[in-house]
Amino acid sequence: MLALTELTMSHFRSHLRAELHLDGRPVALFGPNGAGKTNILEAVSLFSPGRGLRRASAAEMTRRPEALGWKLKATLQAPTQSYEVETWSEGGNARQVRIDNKASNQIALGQICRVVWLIPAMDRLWIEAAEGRRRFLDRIVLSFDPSHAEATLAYEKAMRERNRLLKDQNRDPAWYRVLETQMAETGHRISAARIAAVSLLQEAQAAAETAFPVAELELIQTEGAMPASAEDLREALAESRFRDLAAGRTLVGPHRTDLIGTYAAKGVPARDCSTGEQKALLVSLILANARALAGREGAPPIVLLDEVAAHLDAARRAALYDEICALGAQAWMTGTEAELFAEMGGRAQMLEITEGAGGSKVEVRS
Ligand SMILES: Nc1ncnc2c1ncn2[C@@H]1O[C@H](COP(=O)(O)OP(=O)(O)OP(=O)(O)O)[C@@H](O)[C@H]1O
Repeated sequence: MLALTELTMSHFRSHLRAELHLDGRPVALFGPNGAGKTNILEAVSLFSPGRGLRRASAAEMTRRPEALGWKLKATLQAPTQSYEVETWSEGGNARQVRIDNKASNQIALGQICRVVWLIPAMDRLWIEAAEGRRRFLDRIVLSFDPSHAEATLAYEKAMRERNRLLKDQNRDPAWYRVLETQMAETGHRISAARIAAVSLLQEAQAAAETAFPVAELELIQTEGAMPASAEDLREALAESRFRDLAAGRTLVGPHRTDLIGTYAAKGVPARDCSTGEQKALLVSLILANARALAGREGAPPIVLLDEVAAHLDAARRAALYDEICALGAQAWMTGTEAELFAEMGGRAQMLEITEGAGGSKVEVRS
């Protein structure tokens, strides 16, 4: 099992101070709009590497008007042991991590705690720009390999520097070579990790009995093909210099990859599916991500489902709950009404979130 069993939030968004005692069951958070439900999911997402599910800065998450900084503390029950994990930010500075009272870092956190999520901001994932789909996929890759973040940061840094040379119309090959070698190494790692993640998702979807439609996935380049090795990528970057000088930016590499989804049974591209079908395809991928992780890590990840219940019909909702329970995942789900979780019966811990004078309030309902 992988679950938070205690969660304390201090000065985190609308929560002045909240202590949640969790028993390992899925958690259903219900209450009116703006009560602070998503803020709790965001807090849980910060027990994995990165900026959390809203991609907010550390400063944005500090409770206003005090703006002193925030702190989250949790007991993490992992398959073989439990950890005391703390993460916080002071004065708007980058967030810190402490594991079992020792200073630590986000990659170490990613190794002990895996968190995956589905949020309303992803609803237009299949329709909007490729960047969102790359980010979605990279988040999945990161759940398999926390060091993926290092590769993407290093690649982006080198690319930014190369783009600056291109904009300045610098034509000296010596300046480009070092950057292109770095981009080739990290870019190839990124691309290989994405290919591996896509095949893990495909396998997990194929192996599972699920009520959700299979999303067939394909990685494409918005132009040309992705070079197959680091050396090929290095050569392609060198060859592309003149073209890139004219464009003022780098035109080849994993930043030009797109993730194409298809509703397999219908053969319809995800972007042409109905709103509900698009959502169902995303649920399918999140469940596949969770199943693949469960197979590899011995426990499913923590799964955050923000406002998912309200978008599914009753049959799909019941199927989702059954699948989460069969997986044994601590899913954190939000909805405005307790009735949205009726099909969970006693299988979920019900927490009611309300907005009081001093901020959000959390009460255990069952
Ligand atoms: N830094 C902050 N300090 C204080 N309050 C904040 C901060 N950031 C957000 N809030 C407040 O948190 C509330 C939003 O909380 P949240 O998004 O968790 O709501 P929710 O319960 O998920 O609502 P909905 O059902 O509408 O999605 C808003 O009232 C917002 O003003």
